[in-house]
Amino acid sequence: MTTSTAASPVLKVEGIDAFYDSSQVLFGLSLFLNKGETLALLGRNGAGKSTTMKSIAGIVRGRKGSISLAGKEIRGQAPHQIARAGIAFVPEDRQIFPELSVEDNLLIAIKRNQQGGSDWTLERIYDMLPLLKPLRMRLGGQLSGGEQQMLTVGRALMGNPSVILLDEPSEGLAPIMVQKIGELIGTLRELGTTIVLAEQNLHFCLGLADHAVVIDKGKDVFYGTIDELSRNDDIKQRYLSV
Ligand SMILES: Nc1ncnc2c1ncn2[C@@H]1O[C@H](COP(=O)(O)OP(=O)(O)OP(=O)(O)O)[C@@H](O)[C@H]1O
Repeated sequence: MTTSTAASPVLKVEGIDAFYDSSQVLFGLSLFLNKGETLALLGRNGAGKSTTMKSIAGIVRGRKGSISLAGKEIRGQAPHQIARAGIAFVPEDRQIFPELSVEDNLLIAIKRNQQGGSDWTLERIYDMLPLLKPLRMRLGGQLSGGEQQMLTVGRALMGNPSVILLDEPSEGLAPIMVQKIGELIGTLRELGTTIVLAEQNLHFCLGLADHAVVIDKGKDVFYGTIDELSRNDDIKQRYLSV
């Protein structure tokens, strides 16, 4: 990591490792995220983006390093404790409840995460994701991939997280849905939501992210503003598929 950041980032990951059985996939990875900022996590297929997010969310446990949220250490906590502490993870495979309606998928999140009052309501979610409103009684399993992606983001918001981790939200979607997901992230950013956005596609992150971390073979190899990255041909050619 080459650049220092503001004094107290909301999320600070320092020198973590991660293993699947005995195979190591993260090697001393660090990143910083300031409140209200969108951080792009970029890297090729298999670079370690999902593992980084799963490590933050407590799904993959490492042996070293520190992960702190608003100054409190969360590394080693169980996923439900980390979710309760304010981190929402939207996985690549979406994981909505296929047998529940859109509305119940949303309501279940508020029940599970509500800690005395909630800023996000069904009404606000439907205002921001108007596409979901006419589908509110449809079963989750009957939605298209893009609709499911909208639903997972809505569900994450219902827990009023302080940080949202979005794992390749545009993956496998039709261009029109990719555009809608981009607009949604733009709106969330304007609302001051703090986001980590894992992506293979730098182009998708331009105009959406403030800073970027590039990961290669489980290590952070670049940290800077998204504009600095877009001008850095060497890093782009070496580590990104552009
Ligand atoms: N459950 C698992 N068991 C074993 N190895 C895994 C597992 N999940 C990921 N890996 C390996 O860990 C490395 C990092 O994978 P990861 O999914 O974090 O990368 P990624 O950057 O998110 O890639 P993608 O864009 O393909 O999702 C890869 O070598 C991958 O094969």
